[in-house]
Amino acid sequence: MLKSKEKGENKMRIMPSILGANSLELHKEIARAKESGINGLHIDVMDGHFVPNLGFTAQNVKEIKQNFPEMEAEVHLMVSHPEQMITDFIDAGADMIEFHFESTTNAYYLVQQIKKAGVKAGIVLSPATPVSVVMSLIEIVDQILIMTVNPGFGGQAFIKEMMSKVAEVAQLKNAQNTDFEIEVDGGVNDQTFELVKKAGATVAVSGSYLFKGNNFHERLSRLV
Ligand SMILES: O=C(CO)[C@H](O)[C@H](O)COP(=O)(O)O
Ligand SMILES: [Fe+2]
Repeated sequence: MLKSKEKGENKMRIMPSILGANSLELHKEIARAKESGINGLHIDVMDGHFVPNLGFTAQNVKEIKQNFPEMEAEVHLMVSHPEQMITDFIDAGADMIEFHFESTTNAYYLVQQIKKAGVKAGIVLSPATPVSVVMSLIEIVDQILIMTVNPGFGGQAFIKEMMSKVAEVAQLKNAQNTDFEIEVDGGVNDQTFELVKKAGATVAVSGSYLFKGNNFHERLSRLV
């Protein structure tokens, strides 16, 4: 993709992770985010194998899109063999599907398959994975997600050492004259957000920080 954005302005997009929301009141929680001007949700999918936890399902994504069609649904697949699952999430109405580089043997093909369906594709790097693995993908991905926690659970501490990876991706993006979003996920709050922004991220996922307080709007406004 050719670079379209003008340089300079670094207004970041916030994607609330509904893993941090009260699951018994998901509709209310999403409405709370929407009232604060949020237009996209981060939806974590886990299989108990790639990570030792379970998350949301394609049925959940479908129901979220039925109730909030204007909300962009960003699906973060933390599963082994993501290629076996993408059709379910495409059919459910996902707008973006991101999968872990570590979870598949053919990341390039998988990005192609997602994009062929008219859905945006993102590649995710766990903390131990170096940025160099995305070199062959940067021309075709819509987003690169640098995990700032070990995948699997919300509410973990931000790994600040990941900021050098974010900066490396931002440098690559400039040098290659390509356009993709640079996202971080895990431990983003009012203490860590500035680091993320300074490193060059364009999108930040935030779960427990935004949802665990009783004033979503006030917490959001401390970020952007
Ligand atoms: O992918 C994830 C965990 O693997 C979540 O999206 C992430 O942890 C967000 O939650 P929090 O902001 O509470 O860290
Ligand atoms: Fe996530």
